[in-house]
Amino acid sequence: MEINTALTFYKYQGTGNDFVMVDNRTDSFPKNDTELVAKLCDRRFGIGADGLILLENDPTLDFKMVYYNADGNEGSMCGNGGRCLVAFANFLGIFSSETKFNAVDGAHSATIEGDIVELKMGDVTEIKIKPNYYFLNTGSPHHVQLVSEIQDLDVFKEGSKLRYGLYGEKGSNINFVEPLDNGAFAVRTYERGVEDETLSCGTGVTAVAIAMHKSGRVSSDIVNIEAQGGKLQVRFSVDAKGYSNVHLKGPATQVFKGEVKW
Ligand SMILES: N[C@@H](CCC[C@H](N)C(=O)O)C(=O)O
Repeated sequence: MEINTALTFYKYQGTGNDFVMVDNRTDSFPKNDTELVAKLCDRRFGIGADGLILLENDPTLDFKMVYYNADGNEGSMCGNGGRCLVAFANFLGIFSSETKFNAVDGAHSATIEGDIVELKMGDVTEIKIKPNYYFLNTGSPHHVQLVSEIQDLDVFKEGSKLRYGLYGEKGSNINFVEPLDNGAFAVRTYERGVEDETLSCGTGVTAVAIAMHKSGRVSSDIVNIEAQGGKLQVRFSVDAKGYSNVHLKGPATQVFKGEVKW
């Protein structure tokens, strides 16, 4: 490993899901260095984050998102990370209010107003309904399970049991959900690739909103979610083919800028 290579980075968070952001339009970041990405995300030996995101040039759209989980491996789509990257691209002056970018699961459009970012997610046409859970892919795979007394749940213990036990090495993200008196849903997520509970998961709350609508627990096409790190809103259109025009909305903010050497 090289010594004294300096990297300028920005730290962003979206409802407590936090990311190291790197402007890699110069293509200088060592993209295959899994160990380095994991170290930068480490909360004791590095900057500390749930993931690292590279903002890159795209041949047709405004920019491209390359997302790594905290374990250093490239992940599937990250909803909160996508929202934070939109805020970062806006900060860099790449667009002013509306944008379209490429990610691992295809093109996403988004808007920003103040610190509120609304991101269009992919359509969902397939939902597995099992006796005590739902499984669907919102850009990343998600298990959705209803629980009671959600704040007392050991999310790490129960989430890791399901992540490995039910889904094997490839795994899935595991979401626990409880309907609240105000019509919203409380959600706690065990994230694959972080291998721990995170304060919020964007593709996870999107999966929860769709699963709760599919199950009839909510009839509105706008669903409010209360994650551990803040509130998010999911809206969609629904017809016989499934869920389309899926949007994830909530705050995404810059926390600090820094330089790290390795
Ligand atoms: N935090 C993310 C989810 C990221 C995807 C995931 N950890 C995986 O690769 O399975 C989000 O906000 O969607």
